[in-house]
Amino acid sequence: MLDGQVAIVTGGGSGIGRATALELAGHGATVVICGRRQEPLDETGALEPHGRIAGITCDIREEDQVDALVDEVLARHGRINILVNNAGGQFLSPAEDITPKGFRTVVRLNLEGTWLMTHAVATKAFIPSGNGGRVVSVTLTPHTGLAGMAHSSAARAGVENLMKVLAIEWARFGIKLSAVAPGVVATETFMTKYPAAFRDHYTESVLAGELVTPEQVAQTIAFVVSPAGRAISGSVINVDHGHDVSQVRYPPREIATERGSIEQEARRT
Ligand SMILES: CCCCC/C=C/C(=O)SCCNC(=O)CCNC(=O)[C@H](O)C(C)(C)COP(=O)(O)OP(=O)(O)OC[C@H]1O[C@@H](n2cnc3c(N)ncnc32)[C@H](O)[C@@H]1OP(=O)(O)O
Ligand SMILES: NC(=O)C1=CN([C@@H]2O[C@H](COP(=O)(O)OP(=O)(O)OC[C@H]3O[C@@H](n4cnc5c(N)ncnc54)[C@H](OP(=O)(O)O)[C@@H]3O)[C@@H](O)[C@H]2O)C=CC1
Repeated sequence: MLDGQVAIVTGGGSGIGRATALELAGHGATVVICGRRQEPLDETGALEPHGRIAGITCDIREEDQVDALVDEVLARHGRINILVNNAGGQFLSPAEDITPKGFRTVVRLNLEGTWLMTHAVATKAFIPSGNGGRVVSVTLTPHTGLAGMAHSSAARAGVENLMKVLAIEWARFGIKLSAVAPGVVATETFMTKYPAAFRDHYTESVLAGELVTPEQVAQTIAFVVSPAGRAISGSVINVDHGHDVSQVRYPPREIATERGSIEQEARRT
């Protein structure tokens, strides 16, 4: 499906980024992954049997490192067809405790880093090639606002709108941009680094009774960048078992009947 395509996946050393790199490589793409540390990148590369994944260290917040990464990929492969902006993250905190530096840190990583990568790949590769390209940025649901993550919710809303406006401006270059918004994903970071009470609450109470897997997010991204996804641009695609419409199981325990449903209203004559 992706034979001959060259992709960059940021944050490819772990979690969703690793699953995405493996998925794209499994469909024939040559994939360059980046992150701040070399070791996890090498671990991802070692999981791919055909040598299609290579890691280059890059901090997406640093303009010079982003430029150097894109230049290196072009020097090695001569083209870039796909960019997956996956690197990101935040710390859980009540909004009133987020310091200006903390807010800036999260916005800089998730929004500015995504902008730097997208702008560099578009101006150095997609536009000069005349062939356009595909960009998918990983954001998050619920879009109604995620309590405890004011900084990240704001940054991801910015990323989703950025994808939309660039989908308009860069349609003339054949560049398609979208966001894929996962719900709660059972990655190692989420399962081991987030506070146990937060993790357990979501694991037990999500609408579908199960968390999203990194592979499910990766398969959706692969579909969007595949020939079958050619008409997708300016979209936000949730991969969240319905987390965007409800963050709790239905029906709530307090009003559930013995059949696990809600009471039917008596007919009035
Ligand atoms: C219901 C839906 C759930 C959705 C759940 C989503 C889960 C995920 O997204 S999991 C996968 C993402 N991965 C991560 O979130 C990685 C873990 N997070 C981090 O590495 C950091 O939080 C980071 C994203 C902010 C990056 O850190 P870094 O750039 O290395 O920055 P510093 O650690 O130096 O911190 C700078 C600055 O930020 C403030 N700060 C950082 N951590 C905290 C904290 N735990 N509590 C409060 N404030 C924090 C703080 O201002 C730091 O400055 P200093 O105080 O001077 O250190
Ligand atoms: N897990 C979840 O429930 C959800 C996750 N998401 C989002 O999906 C994305 C991936 O999440 P997940 O796989 O769980 O998280 P991980 O923590 O496993 O992955 C984050 C990756 O990003 C890399 N990274 C972090 N900062 C930078 C940076 N400045 N420059 C380059 N790379 C960086 C990290 O590598 P290194 O440390 O080596 O730089 C790491 O490989 C994130 O944006 C996350 O917020 C969205 C919804 C839910």
